[in-house]
Amino acid sequence: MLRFDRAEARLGSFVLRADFNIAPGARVAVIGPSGSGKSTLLGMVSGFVPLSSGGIGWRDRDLSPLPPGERPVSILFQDQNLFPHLSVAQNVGLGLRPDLKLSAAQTRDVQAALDQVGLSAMADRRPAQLSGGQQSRVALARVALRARPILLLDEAFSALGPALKADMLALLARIADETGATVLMVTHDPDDARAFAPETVVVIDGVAEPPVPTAPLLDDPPPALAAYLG
Ligand SMILES: Nc1ncnc2c1ncn2[C@@H]1O[C@H](COP(=O)(O)OP(=O)(O)OP(=O)(O)O)[C@@H](O)[C@H]1O
Repeated sequence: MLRFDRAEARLGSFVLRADFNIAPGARVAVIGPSGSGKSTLLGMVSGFVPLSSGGIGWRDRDLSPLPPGERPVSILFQDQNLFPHLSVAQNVGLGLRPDLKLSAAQTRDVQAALDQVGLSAMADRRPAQLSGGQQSRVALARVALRARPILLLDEAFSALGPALKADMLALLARIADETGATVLMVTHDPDDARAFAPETVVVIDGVAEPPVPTAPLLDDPPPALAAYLG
């Protein structure tokens, strides 16, 4: 269980509150107007946004005192966090060891992860020699290899065209299935939420609401969400 226990974060004059649980292995979309606090919610979980009060827990652990690097979390941003001077294989290998001193078995695991996303033939390329979709696959391979229990995506695929985005969401679903990850995905596209996430957290007016089933929410949104969805 991922627990937001009266969690509150303050950024200048902005305050975000969250008080709900997310089941292990759940796939949850996070939607809401620009500036409503979606990234802040993910930041509470990753540890990049400190809590001003309340707590965040995962299983029987209190995450609040842990620095970001010690939390059971992987994050994917829109820029895919790839290092331009490293090869595709090295970028994936970073998921296992930041110093890239990989054992033979770990090197095989990197190859297997690249295979899983259909990029084994491009292992020696630099990220700049890949298309946007291929770069997303590299980032997903790294996430698959890290196999952290909580996966956070902050508009990770929003720059991709619809067909490519659908491919990435399917690949993400497969990886989440295989690793059993609990996924929180910030998106501005309600179709992403429908395609990937059975539940959705709405963030509006400084409050992250408890997750509700996605399809009924989007079929009949409350007025504030309807105004945003247009
Ligand atoms: N470091 C900061 N200091 C002060 N205010 C901040 C800081 N970072 C973000 N904010 C404010 O906090 C609010 C929430 O920001 P956040 O990035 O979480 O929104 P968001 O819903 O992810 O927006 P978007 O959809 O535009 O990415 C915004 O009003 C923003 O201006």
